[in-house]
Amino acid sequence: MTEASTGALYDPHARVHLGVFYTGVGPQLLWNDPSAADHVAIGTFVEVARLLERGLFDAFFLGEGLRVRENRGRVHDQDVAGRPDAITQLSALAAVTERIGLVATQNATYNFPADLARRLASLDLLSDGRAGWNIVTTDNAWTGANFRHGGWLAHERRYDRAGQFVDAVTALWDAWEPDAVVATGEAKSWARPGSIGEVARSTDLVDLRAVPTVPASRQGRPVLFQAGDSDGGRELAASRADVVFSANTPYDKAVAYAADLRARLARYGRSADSLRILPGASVVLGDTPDEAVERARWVREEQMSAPRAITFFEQYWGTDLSGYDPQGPLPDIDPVEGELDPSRGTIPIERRTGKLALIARWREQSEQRGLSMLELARQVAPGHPAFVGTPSQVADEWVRYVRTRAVDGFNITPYLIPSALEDIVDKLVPELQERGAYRTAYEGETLREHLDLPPLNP
Ligand SMILES: Cc1cc2nc3c(=O)[nH]c(=O)nc-3n(C[C@H](O)[C@H](O)[C@H](O)COP(=O)(O)O)c2cc1C
Repeated sequence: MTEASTGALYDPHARVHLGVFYTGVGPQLLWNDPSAADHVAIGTFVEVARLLERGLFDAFFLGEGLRVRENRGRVHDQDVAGRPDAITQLSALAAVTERIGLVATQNATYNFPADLARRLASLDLLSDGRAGWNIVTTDNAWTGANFRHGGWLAHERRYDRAGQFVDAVTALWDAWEPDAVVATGEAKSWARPGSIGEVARSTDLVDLRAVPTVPASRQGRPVLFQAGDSDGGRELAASRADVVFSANTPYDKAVAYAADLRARLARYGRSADSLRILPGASVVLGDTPDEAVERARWVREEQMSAPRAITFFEQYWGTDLSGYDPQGPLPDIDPVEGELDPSRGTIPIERRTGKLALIARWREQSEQRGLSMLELARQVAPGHPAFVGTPSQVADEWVRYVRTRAVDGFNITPYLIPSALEDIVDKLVPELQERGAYRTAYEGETLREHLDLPPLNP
C-alpha cells in the first residue's frame, strides 16, 4: 500500500473480492418476475453457487431471519419464501461446490455458543475450510418474542454479549489442539487426535462449560464476518472480525468508514490488512449507459409496486391503509402513537425512533413536489441501486474503490436471480480481469485464502 501524491492510500495492485449476499426473498429481489428462479428449491441455490464459483467469487453468503416479517398479521410479501436455516442450506451446497466460501449469518443474541460453535465448525470441516460466520446481533424485539425473550438486551448490551459470545466460540474452536497428525497411511487433515481442553467461561452474559466436538478444518476455523454499523458493531469488527460486511457503499461514506475502522484496528494492535471491508452492493448493468438507467428505473418500479407502497407506509403508520389510493396523497390520518419498537423487522433501526418527525418530513416532501404515495415510496424506501452502468463503467468504478483502499470488494445483493448474477459473472467479471483487478483462477483452497487474509497463527 503506497501513498499517492494526494496523501491518500493507493494500491495499484489491489483486487476486487466478491461475494453474493442472499437475504431470502427480501425487498430488493424481484421474486415474482416471470424469469425469477424458485426461491425455495435447492436447485436454485445449487445453480447460483455453481455460477458464482464459475465467476471465481470468494463467497456465497446467506442472511438469517429467526422470525419472518409480518404485516398486519400476515406474512410480509418480502418473506414469502420463508427463512430456511443458513447452515443447513450451506451444508447442502458444500457437497456440490469445490471452492466457493460459504458464509452463514447467525446471531449472537438468541443462539448458544457451544451449539453454534459445533454447527459452524461442522460446516467448516465438511466444506474443507470454506465456512464463514457473519456475526449479527439482530436488532428487534419482534424476533426476541419468538424466543420468549422479547426486547431482551438493549442495543449496546447485545454487542457486549456478542463479544463475549465470539470469545467463547473461538476458545472452543481453539480447544481441540492439533498437536499430532496421525501418520498411518495417507495423512488426513482432520486426523489430529490432539488434546481437548475444556472451555469454562462465566462472563456476565455468557455462561459456558464445554469441550469441542469437532476438530479444526484446514483453514483453522471459520472466517469471522461482522455486520452492524453502530459504534458497538464497529468495535466488534475491529476487535475480532476478519471481514466486515458494511452498509457504507457510497464512495465518500466508504472512505470515511475505512479510515474509522483502521483507527479502531490500530487501537487493538491489528494491522490495516487484517480486516477486509466488503460493503453491500446492488448492481444494475446495461449494454449502454441509457439501457442501464432505464433498467434501474424498471427495477425500482418493480421493487416498489403499488401494493408494496401501501405495505411500506403501513409499517410506519401502524394501521390498515388498504383503503387509500397509492396514486393519491399520503393518508390524512395520524399514525398510531408510539415508536416502532418492537418492530416487525422491516424497518432500518435508524428509522425506528423519531417516526413522527420522519412522517412530517414525508408529508412536506410529497406536498411540495406533488408526489403520490407510490412515487414517494419509490423515492424514500431504502434500496436504490448503488452501481448503474455498463460493465465497463462499473468495473472502472470498482477499481477506483479498491485501489484507493476505500473497500476490498463488494457483497452483491442481486435484484433478479439468476439473470442479474449471470450478467455480473459473464460481463462484469471479465472487465475486472482485463484491468488486472480480479483473479483469473482460484489461487487458494480455503475461504481465508480467497480473501487474502493473513494466516491465523503465523
Ligand atoms: C449489511 C448488513 C447485513 C445484515 N444482515 C442481517 C441478517 O441477515 N440477519 C439479522 O438478523 N441481522 C442482520 N443485520 C443486522 C445486524 O444484526 C444489527 O442488528 C443491526 O444492523 C443493528 O446493529 P447496528 O446498530 O450496529 O447496525 C445486518 C446488518 C447489516 C449492516
